[in-house]
Amino acid sequence: MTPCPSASGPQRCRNGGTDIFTPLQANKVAHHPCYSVSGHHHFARMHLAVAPACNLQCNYCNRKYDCSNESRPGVVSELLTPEQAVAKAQLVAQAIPQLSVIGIAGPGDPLANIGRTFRTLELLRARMPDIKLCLSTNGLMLPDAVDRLIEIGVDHVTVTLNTLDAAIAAQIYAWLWLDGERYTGRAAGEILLARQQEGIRKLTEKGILVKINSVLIPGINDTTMFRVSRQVREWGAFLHNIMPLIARPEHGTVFGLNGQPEPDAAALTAVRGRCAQVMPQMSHCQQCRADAIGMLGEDRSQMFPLSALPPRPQPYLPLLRQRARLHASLVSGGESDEPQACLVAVASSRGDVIDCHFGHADRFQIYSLSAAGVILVNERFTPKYCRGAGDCEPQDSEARLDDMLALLADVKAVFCARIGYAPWQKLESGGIEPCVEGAWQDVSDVLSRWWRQRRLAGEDEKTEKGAA
Ligand SMILES: C[S@@+](CC[C@H](N)C(=O)[O-])C[C@H]1O[C@@H](n2cnc3c(N)ncnc32)[C@H](O)[C@@H]1O
Ligand code: SF4
Ligand code: SF4
Repeated sequence: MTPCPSASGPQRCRNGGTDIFTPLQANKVAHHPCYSVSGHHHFARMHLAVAPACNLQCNYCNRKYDCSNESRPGVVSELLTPEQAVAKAQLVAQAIPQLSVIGIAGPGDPLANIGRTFRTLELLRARMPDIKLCLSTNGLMLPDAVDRLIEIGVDHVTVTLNTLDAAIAAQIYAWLWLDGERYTGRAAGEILLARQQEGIRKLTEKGILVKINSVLIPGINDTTMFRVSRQVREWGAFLHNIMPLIARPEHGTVFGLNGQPEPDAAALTAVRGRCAQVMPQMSHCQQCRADAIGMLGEDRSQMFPLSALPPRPQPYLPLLRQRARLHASLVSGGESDEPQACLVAVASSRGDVIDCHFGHADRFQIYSLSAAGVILVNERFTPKYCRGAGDCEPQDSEARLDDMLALLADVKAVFCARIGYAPWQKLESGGIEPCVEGAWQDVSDVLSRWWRQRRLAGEDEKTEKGAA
């Protein structure tokens, strides 16, 4: 288990000690530009603007399009269809190989546009199997969406939660829509808070990383933010991002037009400092546009207009392999010149123990083995090779096996708990070693052992060649 590498503040205290992540969760945090200090120096993010509608009206939000010079949440230049979004993501992955995370953050609410959002996530998962997926929502529809998000393999969810109090909520939200009914005032607040709580708890119980966004609104929710921080930690969120309210008259929001003050830097720092006593705080959020692209602190969204999309996307697998090498060098502090350095794949459900049958694995963890050590690079998703006894059409499974082999073509070995005869042979004939000796053992112990043997074998080979 690994200590929390998040931005600032104390480690969360669970299990009577420092906060802990599974290796997989730690990797997801470390490689997310928004979640870790090291991540935001190395990795880039992209927001796909596929979700125009919203089911809630916040008094600080006005979703205005066609405003390329403005960088604030909810602003986008071009709305995308799911198909355009995925084509754009592939183009960006080619131009910015540090891209590690793709998220949907509006310009409205992703879960108020459920069809467009899930179609986009499903296409991304199928066509870009190594990308981490995330989503930012007001939480109103979250309880209904959790199972589907998990099934697709969404890694991180951000929920905006500004208060725990329905009376305060009534000052922040004008209305919400749920099941064809419009609610206002305290009734709206009560519905929203109950559904946010249910959604957050469902996600954290299933091991999904949840970040909480809160907009700091002086005179409305500033004195109660500590309670929010403490409560969301209890619900299992791992990071709190308290963002300053943006409220200018020219944005046309209720708060902007009513002269609601924005917090100054000192007030924001003071609230974050207090909340950091109970919950890790994010302090480098850029309050990005809903179509932001690039490393944090830069926005290259204007370089990728729809008009720049190629008629057909480039094949992604060569790009995936190139990105794996780059990401391995980023996480291990430079490219290795050792001849034995390599990538391997592991089938593990939680990332700590080798416990998956090759045929049942729907994702593989990719590790880099080099003098820098055994380092988790990322995950690659795949349709399962074996879908149960009723689905063993030889032709179909043969095609799935070929796809898996293509996905794993750049690894030297695959570690799993068990593997059938056909995939074993296929892997071997593709130059990939199937390894089941480490079944039910600790991933890093097994990989370290295998890596030592590989190095020794390499040295023996060198000596033999020298002698000859
Ligand atoms: C545009 S929203 C999209 C996602 C989703 N609809 C939500 O509200 O979480 C992204 C984030 O920007 C925040 N935001 C929107 N307008 C803002 C403003 N005027 N000042 C500060 N934060 C704002 C939202 O609260 C949310 O945390
Ligand atoms: S929920 Fe999000 S998109 Fe909807 S009004 Fe609020 S900030 Fe804007
Ligand atoms: S808005 Fe904040 S959390 Fe979202 S991508 Fe930008 S920096 Fe990251």
